Amino acid sequence: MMKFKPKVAKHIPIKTPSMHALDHFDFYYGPLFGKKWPSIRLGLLTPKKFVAVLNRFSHDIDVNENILQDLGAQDLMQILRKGFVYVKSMDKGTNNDWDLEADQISFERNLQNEPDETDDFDEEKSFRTSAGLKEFRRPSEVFEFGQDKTNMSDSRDIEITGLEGMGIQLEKVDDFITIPNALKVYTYDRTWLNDYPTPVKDDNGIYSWWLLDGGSIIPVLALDLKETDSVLDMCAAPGGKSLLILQTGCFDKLTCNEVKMSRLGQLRRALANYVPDDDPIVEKVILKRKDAASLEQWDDIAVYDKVLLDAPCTTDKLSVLQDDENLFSSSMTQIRLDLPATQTKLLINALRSVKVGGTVVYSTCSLAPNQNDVVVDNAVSIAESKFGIKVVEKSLALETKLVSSGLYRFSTNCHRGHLILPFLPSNFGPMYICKLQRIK
Ligand SMILES: C[S@@+](CC[C@H](N)C(=O)[O-])C[C@H]1O[C@@H](n2cnc3c(N)ncnc32)[C@H](O)[C@@H]1O
Repeated sequence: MMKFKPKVAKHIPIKTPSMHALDHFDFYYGPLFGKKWPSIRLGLLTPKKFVAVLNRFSHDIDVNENILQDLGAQDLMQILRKGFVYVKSMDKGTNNDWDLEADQISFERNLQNEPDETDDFDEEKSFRTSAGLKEFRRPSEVFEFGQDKTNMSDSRDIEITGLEGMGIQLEKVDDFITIPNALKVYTYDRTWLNDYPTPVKDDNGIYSWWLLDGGSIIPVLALDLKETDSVLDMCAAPGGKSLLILQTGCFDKLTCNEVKMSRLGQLRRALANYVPDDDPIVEKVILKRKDAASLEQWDDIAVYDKVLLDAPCTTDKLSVLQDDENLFSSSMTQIRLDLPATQTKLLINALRSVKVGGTVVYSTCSLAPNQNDVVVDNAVSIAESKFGIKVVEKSLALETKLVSSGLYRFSTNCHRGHLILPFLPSNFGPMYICKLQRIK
């Protein structure tokens, strides 16, 4: 009788960064979200649901809108507005006085293939993505959006232990989001998984629409933009949220900051693709290149009415779906571990940048409390102890106001801010949003 040697694998299979990410999330998020985790996990592992933002700078906006409507897409702003008119009139005793507003994008998937420009800040990999645009035009020689100020620095200027915010008392004040009339966003119904057509250009070379995660519009809506606002988009590239702010037209000046030269190039290209360079709105935009995490070097102090901090984070969905530039790769472990400290410094600087009475919206696309609530608590605590800044949290009550659309689901675990959870019927997020108002 022949004897066969049993076959035994000689090597333990190598785990990819995305597998490590999933293990990590199972370990930490499993107990955190309990019974909801399997559904959130499935959402993370499944391609996200996109919405299409109509570009109002295209000459063909009406035709473009008809195309989306003919495909069966619904006006998301109208859907959200309905819920909010009701709630707002209940809360405030007024109604229908809607201001303009905005949303966010990430252009990553497309822009990853763009050739890099000189980049002397290479440790900043990672970061949020989403996608949708199929093509990007090279920036034109003559295209210029305001100044491009450069001021790089070593940001290791304060030690963050991560425990600063323990036991912090932060007052919560009721607030609401407003839906800008100028903003046109289309979505398919819950459970519809249809694709959107590739964006088309008008005779000026300006694109018709772009796609973004439905969770990404909320941080910009939370800004409650006014026409007189001086706005800072602190971590602006690849430019999704800046572009949404531009779509609302609801600001006096928009400063877009980004530390990485290559990402700043992506931002320029995004603006060039979506806004004609002879449009007067271009004069109101300033591009800037500064390390916003440097507490020593950051010098935009108390100058803005609104600050949007869409912070670099573990981008949980991408981390489980993509191995390139994955923060769970061993070469990026230190960057990943340093993220909460970096986010805390960014948020402290955001609070320093805003005028008393102004607001900061902090957002990430991570489910991790140590990149969300904990960062807020630590930053608020340090801002007060080191810079004498006092803030209140503006509670947007999104959990009660957005869920009625059937398109959003929220976590009940956050003690601060709001966390949009992915789930299969409407796979937006994750997206964490916390709004703070400076009162001193
Ligand atoms: C999540 S992405 C922002 C996405 C963008 N808001 C959008 O909607 O398209 C974070 C960005 O922050 C930038 N960043 C990271 N650290 C920074 C710093 N210290 N100062 C300024 N920008 C920084 C990253 O290069 C990255 O482009």
